[in-house]
Amino acid sequence: MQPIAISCGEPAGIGPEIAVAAWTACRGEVPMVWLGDPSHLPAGTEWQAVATPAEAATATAFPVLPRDFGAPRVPGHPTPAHAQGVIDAIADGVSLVQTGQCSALCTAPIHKEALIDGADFAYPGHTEFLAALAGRDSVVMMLACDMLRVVPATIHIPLTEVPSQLSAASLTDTILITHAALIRDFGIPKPRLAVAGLNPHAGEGGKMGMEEIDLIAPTLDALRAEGLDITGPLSADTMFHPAARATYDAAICMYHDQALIPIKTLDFSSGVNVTLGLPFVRTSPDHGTAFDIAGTGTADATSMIAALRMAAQMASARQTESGPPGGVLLGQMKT
Ligand SMILES: NC(=O)C1=CN([C@@H]2O[C@H](COP(=O)(O)OP(=O)(O)OC[C@H]3O[C@@H](n4cnc5c(N)ncnc54)[C@H](O)[C@@H]3O)[C@@H](O)[C@H]2O)C=CC1
Ligand SMILES: NCC(=O)COP(=O)(O)O
Repeated sequence: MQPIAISCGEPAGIGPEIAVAAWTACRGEVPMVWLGDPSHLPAGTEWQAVATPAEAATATAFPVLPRDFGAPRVPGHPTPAHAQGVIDAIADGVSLVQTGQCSALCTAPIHKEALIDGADFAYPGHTEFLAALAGRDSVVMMLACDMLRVVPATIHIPLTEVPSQLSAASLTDTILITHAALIRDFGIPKPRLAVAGLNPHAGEGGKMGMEEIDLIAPTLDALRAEGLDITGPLSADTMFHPAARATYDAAICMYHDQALIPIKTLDFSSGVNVTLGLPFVRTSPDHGTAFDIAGTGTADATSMIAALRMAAQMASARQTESGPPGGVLLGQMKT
């Protein structure tokens, strides 16, 4: 398999540290190559410049496709001077995957504010940027761990904009993309989806909001008529306990925190962020830049390692398309 391209993410965060730790942990198991400024690697890191991703396969130290960001790394203190380099590393990683030189993209966390300040970055996150690079109107953010998969139907927008951004078309797209990915990438032949309401108690019959009656329920009815196995709209506060989780393969939520709070509470250390609906595989750790601990050597690389392993399994499955070797494994959930 071609190596997985790892974009460096925000240099002042824990990205460089968890990438090196993941390489040490996955050496010989998951091939990878890092796109970043080698001067940003933790002191003492043994790294090796490679001219092409293919050279990473025989690297005897952390393989780097080196670039010069023009400013040093100060852990915990992001600088706008790094912004363009961070953005370019993501875009170049996509190019390497699209040209077949890398098998998947795994992104280290970015600090959106620094990218906007330093390079007028026009996207609120990787998910939206990758959709634009791939020319896709609709992509889906999923966070997955052994106990739960969640999908926010709206992503990086203010809470006040959620009701107006939700539509039958966008919700239908989100559900269909998730359904297809559960089959293709997670090896679940008949996915069971649970869909949250937007309002407390899923609107309490219209007494606490009308989105469930006006929008969500009719959209789910139409998809059920097409044969999808969907429950909802459900009260979001009671759909994440163990017995409830056992009834579905993924939970579709109406906004970012409705989806991410349960999964990060259940399993902060090994959740994976995966973008569905792209023409290539992209994963990421579920956490952010962790400025408060950057440079201390205490960052936990478990989520980065899980993201690399998931990317490798998905890429490998897609290359054969003869049934995902990792699909059954990825499809199994623990309650
Ligand atoms: N995929 C991405 O690019 C993501 C980027 N972010 C960005 O990260 C920045 C910081 O976000 P926060 O909300 O503070 O979340 P965060 O995940 O960076 O940190 C929250 C807390 O968890 C700890 N933590 C996070 N990852 C850890 C790890 N691997 N090992 C040990 N402790 C860890 C941190 O030290 C901190 O106390 C923001 O700019 C946000 O936009 C956040 C999530 C994902
Ligand atoms: N909270 C998840 C997050 O912000 C990650 O977003 P993205 O950068 O993967 O789009």
